[in-house]
Amino acid sequence: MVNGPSILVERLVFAYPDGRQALFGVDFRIEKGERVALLGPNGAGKTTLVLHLNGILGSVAGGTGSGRIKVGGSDLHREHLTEIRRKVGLVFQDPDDQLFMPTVRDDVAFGPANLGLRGAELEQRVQEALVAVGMQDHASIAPHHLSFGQRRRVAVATVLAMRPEVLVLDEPSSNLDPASRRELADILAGLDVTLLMITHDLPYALQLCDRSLLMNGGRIVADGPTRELLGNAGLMAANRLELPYGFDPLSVPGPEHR
Ligand SMILES: Nc1ncnc2c1ncn2[C@@H]1O[C@H](COP(=O)(O)OP(=O)(O)OP(=O)(O)O)[C@@H](O)[C@H]1O
Repeated sequence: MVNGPSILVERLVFAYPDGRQALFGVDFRIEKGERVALLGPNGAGKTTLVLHLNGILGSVAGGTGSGRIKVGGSDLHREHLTEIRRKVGLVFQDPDDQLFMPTVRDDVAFGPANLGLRGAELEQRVQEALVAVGMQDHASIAPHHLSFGQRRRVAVATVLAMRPEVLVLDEPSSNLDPASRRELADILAGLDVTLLMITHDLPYALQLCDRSLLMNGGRIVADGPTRELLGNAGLMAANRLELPYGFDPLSVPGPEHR
């Protein structure tokens, strides 16, 4: 059982090894089960922030930073990294960064097999994750024979197979055709996880996330109901966010009306 918030970030500061500072003191908390969109213009620091949530930047890419991150009740320290990576599932923007095995089944089995699962238990994990994304009939297919939208769903399944508490997605709707975009939204809406989703697709944020964090210049500049943020013309313009022409955020039912 988890006590306290799913994600707690306090005074997070980070500079890349070349000296470029990307985070200037980020603070927020996300409660268990919340669905939160992470918005902001190019270069705002969104990817840098989410890569911290499962320890990728701190441990692999070097750089210097400070602050505190707690995920599912555990402080993010080197000695907890395995546990944290099990709790926070990161779905990268390009599914081909996540799929490298000969079949869909093998890709989805890879993470749980690394955790030591075998036999029927492993197969159950794989099946459960594939069913969650509607790809159970494609288990024996090579990922490169799937469409881009199907590959993205399999990438989500590879992470779900770890049964993460927090699912972090980097631009999940990018490069999807309208039907694939809608299908993925239905899948994401049905998952029982805490969700943090980087997106430039503002209607997608509105559809899936009650709450949004808006980043700019390595800081959180707004945190509130997605509908309010998107309805604030001054805030939107100041942060280079634009809704599709004619789109009225007040006209779309949000996740609370599903
Ligand atoms: N590997 C790196 N080395 C040095 N600086 C980097 C590196 N990756 C990102 N940055 C810089 O860190 C800042 C934040 O970048 P980041 O990719 O986190 O922004 P973002 O909000 O995810 O942008 P986008 O919407 O374009 O994906 C930018 O100034 C970027 O140039």
